[in-house]
Amino acid sequence: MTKILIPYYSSYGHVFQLAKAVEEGASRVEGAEVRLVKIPEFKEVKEAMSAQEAYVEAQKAQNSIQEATHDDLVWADGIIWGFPTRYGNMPAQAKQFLDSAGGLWANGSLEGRVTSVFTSTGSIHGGQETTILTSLVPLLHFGLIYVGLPYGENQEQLTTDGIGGSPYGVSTVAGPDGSNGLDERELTMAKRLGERVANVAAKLSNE
Ligand SMILES: Cc1cc2nc3c(=O)[nH]c(=O)nc-3n(C[C@H](O)[C@H](O)[C@H](O)COP(=O)(O)O)c2cc1C
Repeated sequence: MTKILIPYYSSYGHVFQLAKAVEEGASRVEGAEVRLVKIPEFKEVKEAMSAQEAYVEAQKAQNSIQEATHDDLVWADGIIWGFPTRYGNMPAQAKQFLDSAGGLWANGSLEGRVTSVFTSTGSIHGGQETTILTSLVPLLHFGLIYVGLPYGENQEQLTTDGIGGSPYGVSTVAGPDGSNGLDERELTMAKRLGERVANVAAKLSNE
């Protein structure tokens, strides 16, 4: 059994859509057990956004998803994170989740596990690559091994269209007002990423 965890945070649902596609891809791998979990929201944000319809609706759609715990991280052979960009970095909710996992860092509990990141931005140059690359910094401190999204099997990246996807990972452009839907090519790459991480995790965990 190869255990794949997909912890994500999503205010308006774009990263959630990508997370479900990653889950579908990882589930294709024989013997994979896949767990999709949401990184806990801050109480202050929940309160501040309670009148914003787009946020409230997107949260409702995620009601059935369990909240991520540090025990989930220990359970997993592979961890595929979903982080919408905040000023070109991961959201504070995700950073808080990692910062409070210092015990796992100290014990080396996650060392040698496989990881990857998918993301979403408001605008095309808003920080997809920076969000993924800056996320690598804390993830490497935990001893995680990063798996990217190679061109060979992801030819959709070779385009000048305004879609996400790079050698660093899967992404989407939500639009400045969040109204963009996901492009089929982004979802295809998200499925491939899930499958790739599950395959690498299966090999590294010798199962
Ligand atoms: C505080 C804050 C900072 C943001 N910073 C950026 C940014 O640097 N670049 C960008 O393109 N979008 C930025 N955005 C837009 C979000 O990345 C966008 O809403 C998100 O990718 C949509 O994903 P979701 O639907 O999963 O929440 C920011 C949004 C917020 C609330």
